[in-house]
Amino acid sequence: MNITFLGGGNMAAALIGGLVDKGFLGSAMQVVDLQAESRERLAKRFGVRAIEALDDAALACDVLVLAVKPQQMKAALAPLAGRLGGQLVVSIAAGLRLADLSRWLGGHRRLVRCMPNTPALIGAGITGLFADPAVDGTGRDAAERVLSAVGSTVWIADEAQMDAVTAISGSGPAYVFHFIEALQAAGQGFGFDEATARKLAIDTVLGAARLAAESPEPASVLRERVTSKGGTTEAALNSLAAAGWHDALVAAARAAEARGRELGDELGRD
Ligand SMILES: NC(=O)C1=CN([C@@H]2O[C@H](COP(=O)(O)OP(=O)(O)OC[C@H]3O[C@@H](n4cnc5c(N)ncnc54)[C@H](O)[C@@H]3O)[C@@H](O)[C@H]2O)C=CC1
Ligand SMILES: O=C(O)[C@@H]1CCC=N1
Repeated sequence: MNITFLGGGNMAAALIGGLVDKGFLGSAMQVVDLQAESRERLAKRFGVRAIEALDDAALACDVLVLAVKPQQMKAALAPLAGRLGGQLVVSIAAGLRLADLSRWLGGHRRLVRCMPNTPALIGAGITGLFADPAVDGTGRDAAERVLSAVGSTVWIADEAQMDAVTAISGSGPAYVFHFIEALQAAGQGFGFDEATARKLAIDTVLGAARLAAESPEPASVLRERVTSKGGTTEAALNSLAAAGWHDALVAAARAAEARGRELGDELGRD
């Protein structure tokens, strides 16, 4: 499979890195990016062909991944309008709807909208996908092959829910990194050196996530099992409850979802 990435930033690098790890050939990938620094980094690290503007060779791909910022998309697609044939176009942009992408591409309908996340870099991503009804089984399989190479996948029945996927798993790694930062800071506050505090925080998150994934029981039951009556965890969870932690996280996800819809509304009007 020959894949071209339009945009070679953070998320494209995570996807390319994950694909190369899984045996996809860097030499069968092209990256188009306006910035020389991004091009050089990706070419050196993964052996991809990195170019400043889309050429015929890059256009003659099986899958074209749209990986520029939502605000950059319309301008990035302008040189492509009317030049696409059978390529499957996979957008990873937050908020942008298939109807608007299709219009900017001059009516192309072989389009899949998806939302990956940065753990794709180590093959541990999760991607939600939604296909335009015009995409056949072969097109859906192609999108699935690319994204399942870098983690798990879930097909979403209703495009409107893609903003909710963005809010939970697309942005989600940032919430978890923030949690790790806070737990590590608490550890350093107790006097542990940075490396020890980092290890205590990260291995706790890794272990708890694995236990939650492998256990048939819900997270709430696993949480209760840590929480001895009158013990240390109870003291910590009471402190989190007093700070409104659960509600703050739900509100954060809602803010992300609302921002996705807002981006779609604002940018799609154009
Ligand atoms: N960073 C993340 O965790 C995730 C990001 N996304 C989506 O991925 C997309 C890219 O995000 P990032 O990689 O974080 O952004 P980024 O800013 O790191 O990368 C965007 C790249 O596109 C390039 N670019 C801009 N205009 C261009 C054009 N006309 N032609 C070619 N290249 C152009 C820029 O030079 C830059 O290197 C966004 O639409 C975002 O919503 C989706 C899932 C997760
Ligand atoms: O922050 C953003 O808009 C992108 C989409 C999901 C993760 N990063």
